[in-house]
Amino acid sequence: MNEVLRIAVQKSGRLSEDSLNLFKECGIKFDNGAGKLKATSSNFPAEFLFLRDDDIPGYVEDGVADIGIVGQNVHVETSKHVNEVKLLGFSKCRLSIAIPRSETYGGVKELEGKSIATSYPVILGNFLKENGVTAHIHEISGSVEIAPSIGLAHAVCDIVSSGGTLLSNGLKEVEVIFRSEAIMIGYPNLSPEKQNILNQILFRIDSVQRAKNRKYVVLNTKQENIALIRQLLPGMKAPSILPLADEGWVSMHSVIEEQDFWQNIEKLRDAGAEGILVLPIEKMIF
Ligand SMILES: Nc1ncnc2c1ncn2[C@@H]1O[C@H](COP(=O)(O)OP(=O)(O)OP(=O)(O)O)[C@@H](O)[C@H]1O
Ligand SMILES: O=P(O)(O)OC[C@H]1O[C@H](OP(=O)(O)OP(=O)(O)O)[C@H](O)[C@@H]1O
Ligand SMILES: [Mg+2]
Repeated sequence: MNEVLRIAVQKSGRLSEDSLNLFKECGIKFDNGAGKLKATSSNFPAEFLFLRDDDIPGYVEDGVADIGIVGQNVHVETSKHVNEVKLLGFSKCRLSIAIPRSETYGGVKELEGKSIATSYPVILGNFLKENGVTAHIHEISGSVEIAPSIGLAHAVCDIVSSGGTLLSNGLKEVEVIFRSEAIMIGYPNLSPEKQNILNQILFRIDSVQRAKNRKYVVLNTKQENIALIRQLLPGMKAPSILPLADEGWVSMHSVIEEQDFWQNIEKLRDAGAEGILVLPIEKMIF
């Protein structure tokens, strides 16, 4: 039988775009047109399910989906029996406790006896327990930041990224209780065929991610500068050196970490590098 890997991604929200791009950058084609809840790839043995993020860990635990992408916050909150396959580095945010801006805050003990509105009762409950605080957790499923202003709770515990939502609701962040990014989770008992398909995807993701952090650098210099410039281009391997039509001049090519490039740019110019080109790399296969 020809096995297909079932992949659960968020239908629409903060994870959707980066999740879909991850697979598209891996060359996996599929149609995710508006209103579509399921799509089969035209060039890879994969099928996509477009779901509410909260439901994804349950589907993966049951094996209805083979892998899924959720925030670590949802993975930990739902506490389903799934494998943690890979951290993905996008949708970074934190789960924080916030109180009205006008109030003072002297530490976690001040939450004793208070009510806190949240969509994350498990993570919040663990935090309060670890800190020996007893508070009333008021579970609501969305628009949590409104709770203090309508008298529903004293404080909130919700996702924060820029802090803009807290600010526009008159709240201030007082405790960061969890840091999160997107994670790929997987069904623990995949068949060997499905594991093989997943391995192919992971190999492609690694190639794409590796390429994202690196640049292809091309520069021209006089032959006598080669040794000095080589020290400033800590590439994967020795740089390629090609002669130019002008006598005594060469072109040097290397792959370097973007961070190293910015640190070394001035030194490269001082060492005699000219016409420096920095090019993006789409994929890097080892
Ligand atoms: N402002 C943000 N910046 C970065 N990441 C975020 C932000 N808000 C949420 N996230 C992350 O993205 C995940 C999905 O957020 P989103 O707001 O789309 O969820 P949702 O409203 O519960 O969606 P759904 O309709 O699928 O249930 C969160 O669980 C969190 O991990
Ligand atoms: O700190 P900020 O950058 O303001 O981001 C935090 C907000 O982002 C998320 O909501 P989102 O905007 O995704 O809407 P939602 O509540 O409908 O999920 C989250 O629930 C916070 O409310
Ligand atoms: Mg949700």
